[in-house]
Amino acid sequence: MRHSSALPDNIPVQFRGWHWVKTLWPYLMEYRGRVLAALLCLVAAKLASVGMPFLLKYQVDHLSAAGLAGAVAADWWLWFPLGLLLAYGSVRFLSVFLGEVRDLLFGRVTERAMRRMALQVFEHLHRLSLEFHLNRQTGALQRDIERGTNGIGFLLRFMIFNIIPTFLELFLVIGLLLANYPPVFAIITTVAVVAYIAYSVVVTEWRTRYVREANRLDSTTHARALDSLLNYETVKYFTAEQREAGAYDESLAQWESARRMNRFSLFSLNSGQALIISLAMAAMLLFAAYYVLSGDMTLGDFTLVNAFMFQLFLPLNFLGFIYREIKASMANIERMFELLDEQPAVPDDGNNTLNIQQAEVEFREVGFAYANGRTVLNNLNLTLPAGQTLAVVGSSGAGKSTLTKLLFRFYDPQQGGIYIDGQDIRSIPQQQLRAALGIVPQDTVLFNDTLRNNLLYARPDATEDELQQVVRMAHLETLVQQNPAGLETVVGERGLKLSGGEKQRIAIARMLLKRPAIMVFDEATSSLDSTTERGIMAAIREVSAGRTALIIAHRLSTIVDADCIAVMEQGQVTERGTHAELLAAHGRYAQLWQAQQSERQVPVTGEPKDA
Ligand SMILES: Nc1ncnc2c1ncn2[C@@H]1O[C@H](COP(=O)(O)OP(=O)(O)OP(=O)(O)O)[C@@H](O)[C@H]1O
Repeated sequence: MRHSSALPDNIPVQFRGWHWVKTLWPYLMEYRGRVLAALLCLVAAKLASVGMPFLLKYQVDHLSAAGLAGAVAADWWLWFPLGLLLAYGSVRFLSVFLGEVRDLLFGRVTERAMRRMALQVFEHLHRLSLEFHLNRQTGALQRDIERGTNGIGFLLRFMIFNIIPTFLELFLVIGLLLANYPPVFAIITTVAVVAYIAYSVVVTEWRTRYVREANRLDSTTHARALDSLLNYETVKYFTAEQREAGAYDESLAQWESARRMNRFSLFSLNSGQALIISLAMAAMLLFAAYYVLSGDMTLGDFTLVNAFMFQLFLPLNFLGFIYREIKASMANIERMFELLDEQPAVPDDGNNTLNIQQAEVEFREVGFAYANGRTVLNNLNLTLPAGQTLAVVGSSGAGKSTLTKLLFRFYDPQQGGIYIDGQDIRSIPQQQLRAALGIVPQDTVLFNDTLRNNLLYARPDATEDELQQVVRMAHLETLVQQNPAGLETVVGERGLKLSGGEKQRIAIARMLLKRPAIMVFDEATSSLDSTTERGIMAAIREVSAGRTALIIAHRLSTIVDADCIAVMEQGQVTERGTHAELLAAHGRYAQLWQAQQSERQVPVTGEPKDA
């Protein structure tokens, strides 16, 4: 099944400016020494680069003067420009070198920020409720996070080391031009810069929507591919390779066309920027040539103006790129912030300590509906007596598994409450609550890791003896012995290299290793053959003896000797008692029992025995 993304497709265009400044600031402060040193390098590099055109001017002036004077080698006129040349070379090297040192120093700051951000998102995702994860599209989510964290790195690096310094340099150069030359040069530069920035901003705003659209399609395409590959087997069962490829290609085609628009908008941006720069440079040189010819400026001045232009417009050109990238980064980060703004549907604000004495669980007048609004539990009252085994049976969809989801607080009921030894579970931190509970779920999903690590996931510090003991109790020895790698066997993605029954037994073993105060078995043996089932049920009985356990089962034969059995129908408990009591009552349970008993008598041919 394909889920729709939990994130809205149309994120508001305006960026919540202070949000990210506030987010990024602590990262800068953490390494304030490095940031300061990097900034010093930056200022020194900028001073050196602004000094370069002056050295060039003096060289040209002296060389041309020497040429005019016909100076000879012995003349100091030659030594002076040579010194200047050396100084020019050194300053140039210094300017580049300091830039590199700056990057070296600052790299650590960006990487740390990216690491922190990625971790923050990861932890946040784990805090979000089950409903969010049921709705998410893993591939798209991954892409959003990846782009968002890279965006943070980019923003930090370029905001501080490109945008701010480029403006610094601009003011410095315009000031120097104004102080040393006719005002026309400063005017042309200012007009060109303003036109350039205005053009870049307007066009970038226009094209941001294409960037965003391309990103969105990139994410959905990725999600679609991932979903299809994860459902590899289903695709084969329905020979749907062509259909899947077609759907994927459809996404790719949309992405391709969004990219085309993206490229065209980039072309418009770059060409316009180049035009503005070229016009300004031509105008500057025209005036410089005029002043040289009229004798108001030297050839050195001509070179200086030219060098300034190159020096200014190069970073300005880069500024255009950076502005674009910053806009794109902001769009990416924005999406990640949307994710961080997402609030867990189930608040974790209880701070009472869970104090388990008896481990009695009570569902009191519980009313619950999932997000779609359909009532699943309706004024349900159910008690799991301390130290006893309660089995819950009932038809499919009656709301049995929902009970366990509420107990684990994946959802909160809209009415009533759940109490452990009289304590409302909402008043207890979720971590504490879940530490006291153990479950063998309906579908066991394993990590793509070894058997050992999947088992130890329940309690990483368990001893080898404890591990071997639960392997035995869950009847896993044969599986371990049959595999040459034993407990080191890797189980494949989501445990797909194991059979359903093997996965269930691993789930049972790791729950046993956890040793929770309250145990839940949600159709824990549904995938087992009847011999293994009997063995496992015996093990479950053994470990749950004297402990509070909730067993949800379809096959009634597995729970006949539970301390108590509750029958659920349409979100309510309709009957309750021991197996014998319920049979004697001739109610729904007795009906179900009868039905299952006669099914068992149907031989393999499908014909009833007595037919
Ligand atoms: N996340 C969800 N969002 C919306 N509806 C849900 C969700 N999870 C379960 N349901 C619906 O709630 C109802 C009760 O589901 P639940 O899994 O509790 O039933 P069950 O009694 O355990 O059934 P089964 O015996 O088949 O496992 C079902 O109709 C199911 O479709």
